[in-house]
Amino acid sequence: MTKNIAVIRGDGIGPEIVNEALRVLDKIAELYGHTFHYTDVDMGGCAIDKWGDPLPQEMLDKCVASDSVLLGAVGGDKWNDVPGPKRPEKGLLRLRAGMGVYSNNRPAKIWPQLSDASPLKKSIVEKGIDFIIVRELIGGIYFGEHKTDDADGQPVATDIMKYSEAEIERIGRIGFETARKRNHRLCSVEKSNVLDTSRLWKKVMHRLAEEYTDVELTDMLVDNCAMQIVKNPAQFDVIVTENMFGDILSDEASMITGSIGMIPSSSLGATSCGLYEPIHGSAPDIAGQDLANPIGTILSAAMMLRYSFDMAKEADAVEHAVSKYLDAGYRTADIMEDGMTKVGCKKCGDLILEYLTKE
Ligand SMILES: NC(=O)C1=CN([C@@H]2O[C@H](COP(=O)(O)OP(=O)(O)OC[C@H]3O[C@@H](n4cnc5c(N)ncnc54)[C@H](O)[C@@H]3O)[C@@H](O)[C@H]2O)C=CC1
Ligand SMILES: CC(C)CC(=O)C(=O)O
Ligand SMILES: [Mg+2]
Repeated sequence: MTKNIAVIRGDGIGPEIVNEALRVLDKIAELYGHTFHYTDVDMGGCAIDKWGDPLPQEMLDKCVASDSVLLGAVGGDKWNDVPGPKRPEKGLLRLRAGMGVYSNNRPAKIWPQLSDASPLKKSIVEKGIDFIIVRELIGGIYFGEHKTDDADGQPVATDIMKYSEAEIERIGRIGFETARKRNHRLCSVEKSNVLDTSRLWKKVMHRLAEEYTDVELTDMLVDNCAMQIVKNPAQFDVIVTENMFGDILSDEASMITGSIGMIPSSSLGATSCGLYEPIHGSAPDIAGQDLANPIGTILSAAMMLRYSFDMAKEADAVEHAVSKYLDAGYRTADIMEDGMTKVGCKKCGDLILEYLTKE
């Protein structure tokens, strides 16, 4: 098969981790007889520096025209004082909206090899951590009006959180469908004791539950959910939630599996053209030092193979290579433990390539 992949390296550790994921894709192409064409796309701080815009229209066009997009991460201190609409992160938001990828799938699954890397007590980890956060990605407060006015001599800032019934329904359906393919348990997370958007969210989820009678729907307030993820993560199968809550909860959920550097994500909309990115940011504190864990990005490439290219065997091969690498005791700094062998980003990529075989 021939596929065109738009590649966004971005800022900070982005170029380092994307480089390792591309090497893995190249080896998959070689082993399975595929051709992957890569088109470089500038987005984020590097695009601001080069084009004065975090995502010029022609860059977005390249992504929309591709078969899928692989992204590292964007942002960094250098662009912190850039006005809101021109920030690196705004480029990412425009990309997600421009691609129409409303459904962001963020797994929180602990690899058995990393059970001691979790900051949770053994007794909690032993019960299992294997759930998915289905996050609405192109609505809510990240996409509402943002402004800072001058009111009686002092700045007053406003960010609007807005959701239509249709936006909630389409992500709600993904939540139910995802639960249907797993253990039939869906937890809808909101803040309906305070927010109108959450009350509408809850109403829509319960209307959908009448159609998905094989799925058990529960409701949870987001503050309680943040606590329950640490107290008893085994209770969760699929969580469905709005954009900002999903952003925050998925960082928390990643950490109980050992490191945010391990977690991939897929973002899909109405077509098979998806956006694949690790859930973390550009990690400026470790950028350029060969310290980053590239596994979240490598596993994002595996998700691309599985969900956008219908290449399940190839995706399995990548995941098995990661597993063999962990079995052999190699660890980047973020998941380093006594008795393991410490490696950098590039060496991690080298070793995963060595373990990657046709299955
Ligand atoms: N999708 C994206 O492009 C995202 C971009 N950002 C941006 O990234 C920049 C940094 O944000 P932070 O809040 O520091 O979040 P971050 O996720 O970049 O980093 C948080 C912590 O996790 C560590 N970390 C992250 N990824 C890692 C990896 N692969 N291997 C090892 N350690 C890793 C970092 O070193 C840091 O200590 C900001 O400009 C932010 O806006 C943040 C989140 C998502
Ligand atoms: C716009 C992004 C920086 C939001 C984010 O943190 C994420 O999607 O994980
Ligand atoms: Mg985030």
